[in-house]
Amino acid sequence: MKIGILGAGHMGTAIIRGLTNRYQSNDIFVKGHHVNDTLKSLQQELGFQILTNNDFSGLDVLFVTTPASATLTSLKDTQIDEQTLLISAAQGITPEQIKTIFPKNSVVCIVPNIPVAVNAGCIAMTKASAATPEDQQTANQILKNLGTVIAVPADNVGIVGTVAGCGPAFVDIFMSALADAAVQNGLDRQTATKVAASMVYGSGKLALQTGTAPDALKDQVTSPGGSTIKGVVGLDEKGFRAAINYAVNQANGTN
Ligand SMILES: NC(=O)C1=CN([C@@H]2O[C@H](COP(=O)(O)OP(=O)(O)OC[C@H]3O[C@@H](n4cnc5c(N)ncnc54)[C@H](O)[C@@H]3O)[C@@H](O)[C@H]2O)C=CC1
Ligand SMILES: O=C(O)[C@@H]1CCC=N1
Repeated sequence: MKIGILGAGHMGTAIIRGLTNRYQSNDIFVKGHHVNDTLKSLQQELGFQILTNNDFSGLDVLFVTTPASATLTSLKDTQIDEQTLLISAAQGITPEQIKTIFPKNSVVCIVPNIPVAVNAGCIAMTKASAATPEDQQTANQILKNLGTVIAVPADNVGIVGTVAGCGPAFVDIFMSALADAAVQNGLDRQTATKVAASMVYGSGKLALQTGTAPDALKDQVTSPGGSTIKGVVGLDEKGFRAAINYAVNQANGTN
C-alpha cells in the first residue's frame, strides 16, 4: 500500500506518525509546503519519503491535510492516478468540490483528530460518499489503523467531527486545569500531568469497554457524603456542563 500525504502541519504530521506505526515508512510519501527543518527532522525520525513536487503518481491513497484555503489550489497542481483514493481532512471542502478536479477518483471526506498520531484517533467519516463501495471499504481499513472510525450520514459528520476533532483541545484544557490544581496542592508538575492524563485515559477506556453511560459511571464514584459529590456540586455551581455545551455549539458548524 503506497500512501501520500499532502500538507505536513499538525494533522498531516499526526497522520504520518499513525501511518508509520502501521505501514512500511518507505511506502509513505509526504509533500509539505516547503522542505523545511521540521519536515527533515520528522523524516529522520520516521523514515518516510519527502516529495519536492505534487506528483503523487503510483499511489493507492492520498491524504489531503492542507488548510481549506489552500486545498483546491494545491490539488489543481497535483498529479494522481485515476485509481488513487483521496481521503480529505480539509475542513469545509466537500467531495463534490474535489470531484471537480478529479472526476474519476473516489473521494472520502473525514474529520480526524490529533490522537491519530498514537493510533487512538476518533475519525468522523460520511457514509454516503463520492467513493466506490470498494474504495469506501479501503478507506475504512486504513483509517481503522489510525483509531475508531465513526461512519455516519452526511448530516451528522459535522457534530461528530466537532466533538471528536475539537474535543482533544477541550480535554487538554481540562487536564491542564487538573494538573494546575494538583501543583497548587504541592505536587510536582510532571507527576501532576501524568495523574491527570492517565485518569482521563482510564475514564475513557472504562466508558468504552463497559458501554456504561457517563452519568452512571459518575454515580459509581460519588460515595454518599464523600469528597467527589462535593466536587461535582462545585462543577455545577461553576457551570461546567453548560460551558462544555456552549463550547461545542460555538465550535460546531464548519466541520
Ligand atoms: N489539527 C486538527 O486537529 C485537525 C485539523 N483538521 C483539518 O486539517 C487541515 C490542516 O489542519 P492543521 O494541520 O491543523 O493546520 P496546520 O496549519 O498545522 O497545517 C497545514 C499545513 O499545510 C501546509 N500547506 C499549506 N499550503 C500547502 C500546499 N499548497 N502544499 C502543501 N502543503 C501546504 C502548511 O505549510 C502547513 O504545514 C485543516 O483543513 C483542518 O481543518 C481536521 C481535523 C482536526
Ligand atoms: O480547529 C480546526 O479548524 C480543526 C477542525 C477540527 C479540529 N481542528
